[in-house]
Amino acid sequence: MKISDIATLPTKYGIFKIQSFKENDKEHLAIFTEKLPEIPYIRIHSECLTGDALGSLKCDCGDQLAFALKTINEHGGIVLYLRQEGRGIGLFNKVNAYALQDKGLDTVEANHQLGFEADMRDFSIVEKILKHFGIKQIKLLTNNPKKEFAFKNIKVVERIPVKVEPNPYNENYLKTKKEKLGHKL
Ligand SMILES: Nc1nc2c(ncn2[C@@H]2O[C@H](COP(=O)(O)OP(=O)(O)OP(=O)(O)O)[C@@H](O)[C@H]2O)c(=O)[nH]1
Ligand SMILES: [Zn+2]
Repeated sequence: MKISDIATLPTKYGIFKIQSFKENDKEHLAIFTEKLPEIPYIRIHSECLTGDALGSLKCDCGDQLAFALKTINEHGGIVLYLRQEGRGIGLFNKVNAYALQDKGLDTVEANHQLGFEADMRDFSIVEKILKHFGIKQIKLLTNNPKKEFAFKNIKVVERIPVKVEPNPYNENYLKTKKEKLGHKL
């Protein structure tokens, strides 16, 4: 893993520090507060270009990212922005999955139709980055209970739900997340 220098990133949510972690040609990002509490708030956010940057209403990613940056600015912690677009299938395949969803498949069925598992993400980089920060215990911002138990050397002492308002375009997506992927919504 290659580690960049630390830079300052002023945002509309607050002034953060950023640092990049590069592994297997993937350039991940840690966005963190100057002061890190003993047990920091951590958001492990998987890239969603459509939701994070384009304001897509098909998912809840953009609002979740905003909620995380706001909360972490207040309480102290880190947003880990992981470059695993489309739950690990990549942007090109996610667009094909969206095209299948236009035809009535849900988010899980669309992945399967394309020959992928529902969730192809790899969170192993998280332990390496948190180790670099000397962090062993975290308060995790997530609705996904599986993430609480995904780490060997990190203790999740609290799960903080990431609350976002649903809209008519992501209603079915959120329903599928709850029913098929186990999210607490
Ligand atoms: N393949 C695919 N990926 C999607 C779709 N919608 C969103 N994503 C990706 O899903 C990832 C976000 O995962 P989520 O299921 O929202 O959340 P999570 O990380 O499991 O759980 P939270 O911590 O509660 O957000 C991002 O990488 C998005 O690009 C979709 O319809 N198909
Ligand atoms: Zn999204």
